[in-house]
Amino acid sequence: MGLLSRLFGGDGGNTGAVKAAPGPSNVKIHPAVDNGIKPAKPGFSGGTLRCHCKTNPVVVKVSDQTAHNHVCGCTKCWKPKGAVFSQVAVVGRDKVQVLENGDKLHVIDESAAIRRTACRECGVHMIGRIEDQGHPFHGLDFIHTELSPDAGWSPVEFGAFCSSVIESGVEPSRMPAIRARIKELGVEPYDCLSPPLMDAIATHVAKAKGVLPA
Ligand SMILES: N[C@@H](CCC(=O)N[C@@H](CS)C(=O)NCC(=O)O)C(=O)O
Ligand SMILES: [Zn+2]
Repeated sequence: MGLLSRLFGGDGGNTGAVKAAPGPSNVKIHPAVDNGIKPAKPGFSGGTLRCHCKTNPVVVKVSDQTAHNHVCGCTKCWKPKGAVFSQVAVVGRDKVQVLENGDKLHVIDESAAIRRTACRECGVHMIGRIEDQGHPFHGLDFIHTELSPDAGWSPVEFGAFCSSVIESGVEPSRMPAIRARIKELGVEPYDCLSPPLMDAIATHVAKAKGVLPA
């Protein structure tokens, strides 16, 4: 993924090493990871996303592998019913195309950095787009690969905004077990984004301020 490599270096995290098998813990994080994190399929180059409407679903074509897939505990990211975390990844915005029923999409919060578009009927978020050209992640769309019937998307690589699940009503005393479960799945729990993404944001800010060469 050219854009991601330029922004963050490396392969965008697409190699998808097999994660540790889940242990006995019964803490639920998200249905896509609760039975173990599945690796990417080598050469996987995208698929389609569908909202939950039984008739006339919104269909979005994604013509690339995703990167930086993660579970996010923030209150803003869409979660399937009953899930404590969202599962969300990024892909270049030029690789994302609404194929069907785009008239059902609406931006849920125009003021957010990530302009999340949801289906008006089922409420599922389809594309989170950064419109601010000065934003460190401009050029990337946020998508939920669980909306795709295709297998092989890049695997969850970390847990983000873990402490934020408390803002959705999770009892704070559950946090050690939640973090332990994320570690047991083979990835690190963070209370913001992963260190590489936080470094990418800080680098962008430093270049914009001129304290690092552009
Ligand atoms: N504690 C806040 C955190 C929200 C937050 O900062 N979310 C992150 C991760 S998705 C973000 O980048 N938000 C930007 C946005 O929503 O536009 C919450 O749970 O609502
Ligand atoms: Zn989030």
